[in-house]
Amino acid sequence: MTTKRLMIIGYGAMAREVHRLLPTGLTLSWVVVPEAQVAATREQLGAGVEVLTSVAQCEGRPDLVVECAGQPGLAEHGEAVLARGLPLAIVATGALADEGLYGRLRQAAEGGGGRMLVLSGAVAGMDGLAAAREGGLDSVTYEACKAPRSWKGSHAETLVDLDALSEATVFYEGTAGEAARLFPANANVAATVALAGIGMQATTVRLTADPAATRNTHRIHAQGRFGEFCIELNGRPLEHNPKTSMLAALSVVRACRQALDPVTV
Ligand SMILES: NC(=O)C1=CN([C@@H]2O[C@H](COP(=O)(O)OP(=O)(O)OC[C@H]3O[C@@H](n4cnc5c(N)ncnc54)[C@H](OP(=O)(O)O)[C@@H]3O)[C@@H](O)[C@H]2O)C=CC1
Ligand SMILES: O=C([O-])CC(=O)C(=O)O
Repeated sequence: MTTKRLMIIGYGAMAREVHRLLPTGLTLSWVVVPEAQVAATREQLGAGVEVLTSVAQCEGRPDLVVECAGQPGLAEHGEAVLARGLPLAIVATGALADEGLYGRLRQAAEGGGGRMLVLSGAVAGMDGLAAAREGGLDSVTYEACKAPRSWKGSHAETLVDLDALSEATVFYEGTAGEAARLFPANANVAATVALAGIGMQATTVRLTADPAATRNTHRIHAQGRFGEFCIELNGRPLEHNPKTSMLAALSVVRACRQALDPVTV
């Protein structure tokens, strides 16, 4: 079997987990990181992986590019990947709440022949939701609940005293578009649900911090001509970043496997 070559944009908690679990047949050949991380990442990855700060520096042709760099990383590098005609799997889906960026990425893909794959990330059921949309959806609600430590360093800190909570507290209600923008490391799923369903403005989002929570809980409730569905997913957080669910990293690994396998499930 010929080995295919992967580029990862960003090399944080999720990317490391993806690297650890890469399927046989796909080799990590390039990573794109901020300038300040180049030396440490080179030391960590050794000579087999080229550490770059831009997609333009890559002289080869990756078979797949995955973005694990957060919303600023997708905004910085997405167009270059798509304009080069490469497949780009993304998890920082909340960046697509910015209509201007969304339009530029679409244009780059159309012009260059690339393809952007919006991964299901930390949730499940996006296939069913997107299928349900074809028949017409009346309402979609997304609720996320995480431990206070998972909301640390986010906009939540300006809305609620995370250290003082003694019970589950809803600290934010709004639209998916606003949630994705206000919580760029925590509410990408809101945008994913919106993209699969009824859009950034019509999707209602509720965010909760619960001192008793040990998992990242995601609940999606959708109603439409197809009927109704309710999904609850209790994801284990990544050891090195409690904001991020392990399933999000696993959805990237799945995309890597799909790039190798002639049968897509
Ligand atoms: N769709 C989904 O279900 C989910 C999506 N996510 C998204 O995935 C992202 C990554 O998660 P995780 O790995 O846990 O987060 P981390 O913060 O651990 O890693 C992100 C890494 O990307 C780096 N980075 C930032 N900007 C750029 C850039 N312009 N180019 C290259 N690298 C960059 C960061 O550097 P620095 O630290 O210097 O900023 C950091 O090293 C989250 O920020 C979130 O947006 C996360 C969970 C679920
Ligand atoms: O990983 C999660 O549980 C969800 C998350 O951070 C996001 O939606 O950005």
